[in-house]
Formats: sequence, structure tokens, C-alpha cells
Amino acid sequence: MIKVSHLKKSVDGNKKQVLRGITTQFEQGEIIGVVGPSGSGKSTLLRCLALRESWNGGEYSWDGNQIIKGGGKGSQKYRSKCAYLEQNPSLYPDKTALKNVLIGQVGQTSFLRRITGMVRSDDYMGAMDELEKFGLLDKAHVKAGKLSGGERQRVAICRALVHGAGFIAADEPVVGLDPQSAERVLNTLRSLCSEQGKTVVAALPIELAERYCTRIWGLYEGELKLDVSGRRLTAEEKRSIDLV
Ligand SMILES: Nc1ncnc2c1ncn2[C@@H]1O[C@H](COP(=O)(O)OP(=O)(O)OP(=O)(O)O)[C@@H](O)[C@H]1O
Repeated sequence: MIKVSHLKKSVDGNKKQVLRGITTQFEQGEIIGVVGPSGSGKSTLLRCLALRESWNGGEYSWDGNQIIKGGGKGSQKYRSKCAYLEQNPSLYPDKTALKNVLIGQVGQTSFLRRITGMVRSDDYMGAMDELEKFGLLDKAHVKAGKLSGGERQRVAICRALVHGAGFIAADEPVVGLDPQSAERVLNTLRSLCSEQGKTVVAALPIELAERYCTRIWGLYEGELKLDVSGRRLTAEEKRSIDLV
């Protein structure tokens, strides 16, 4: 179980409080959609949960192991278990899909590995297996700069998994994708949760959160106002977070 208590995050030299004491808990295997108006703190929440930003206050624990106490960013050991997927995944455009998967993501894999590109042969096999599972085997040797948006997003997911991510925070992962590619990416994320026990928290438009997620969090002005499982939001709930 992942527990978040009183997560606080300020920016701009502590002048602006973006997250105002978020408390929640969730289980392995859940896929949670985060919805809320622009500026409500969705991206900041995802970056904090993925240990990509330092917390100004609060506690974070995974299966009873304390990762953050009173603020901070957690250790590299836990950072490597979290992946942060951006709208436009930052892949190396001149390196192949395979190489991108092997080298890993900034924040998740070591600096040395990224600059040297050092890999073991079992890493290579693991990466090829993972690319195959995502229907990307024929793209393994194509440069990332030549892939479509949906393929790039799936390479980024693959990269996260190869480097041991159990928890994936995805920030609007299907923005700009055509409906089929978006569906493929979201089905991929959903099956990672239901079949492999991974945990996903994704900022999504409300209709996609309702369709693909098992649970929805509604954020409003840095507070978790809604937490709904297994159903759509009512019109009243949508109004309460300014999403009508
Ligand atoms: N580094 C920063 N410096 C100053 N303000 C910031 C910083 N990061 C976030 N903010 C502000 O914090 C608020 C929340 O930002 P965040 O990007 O988390 O919101 P969001 O809900 O993801 O918005 P959107 O849906 O538009 O992407 C916004 O008002 C934003 O301008």
C-alpha cells in the first residue's frame, strides 16, 4: 500500500502553495485518473508522487517503508522504482527505440549509465522482450525521432518498466495522439495494472479517466476534493471542481 499524508508543495521561492496537504492511500494494481481544472496542481502532484520534486512537508510510505518524512525527495533507491511519463516523452531522438529503453530515464537510472550507455546482454534481451509485448519489435532499431507520438509514448512506458518501475505517474500521456494511438497507450497502462500489478496515477481529461481508470481523484486549488471508485462523477461532483 502507498500512503501519502499531508503532502505540501510550494513553488516560486515558497511564495505559492500548489499542494495544500494531500492525504490519500492506494494499492498496487490501481489505475487512478487525476482530474481538475488547469492550475489545480495535477502535474505537481504527479511529480511529487514520482519523487521528481522535493516535498515541502508530509509523509510518504510504500508498504510500510517510510520514503519521505517531513519533506524531501526520497532516495535514489525509491526514485528508480518510479517513472514519470510526460506529455512528450523525452527520448534521445538520434538513438534507436531499443537504445532509449536500455539507457533509461533521467531520474530513474544512474548518470553513468546514461552517459556511457553501458548495458548487459540480459538487459538487451529484457528490452527486446518488453518492446515485443508493446508491439514495437519492428521499431526497435528505428531512431526515436522517427517514431509517431503513440510509439514514443509506448517506448517511454517500456523504458520505465525495463528499469524496474512499479509505480508510473503519467502526465496527460495521450495529449495530441489520434484516438487509436491514445486508446492503445491507455489500454497498455490499464493492463499493466490489472495483469502485472503495477500502479498508475495519470492526469487525464475526465472522459478518459472515467473510461480507463478504476478510481478518480478530483483536484481543486491544490486540494484533493474528490476520490471516487468504480463509477463516473456526478454533475454535482464535476461542478464542485469547476469541470463543467
Ligand atoms: N516552478 C514553478 N514556479 C512557479 N509556479 C509554478 C511552478 N510549478 C507550478 N507552478 C504553478 O502551480 C500551479 C499548479 O501547476 P500544475 O502545473 O501542477 O497544474 P496543472 O493542474 O497540472 O495544470 P495544467 O492542467 O494547466 O497542466 C499553477 O498555477 C502553476 O503556474
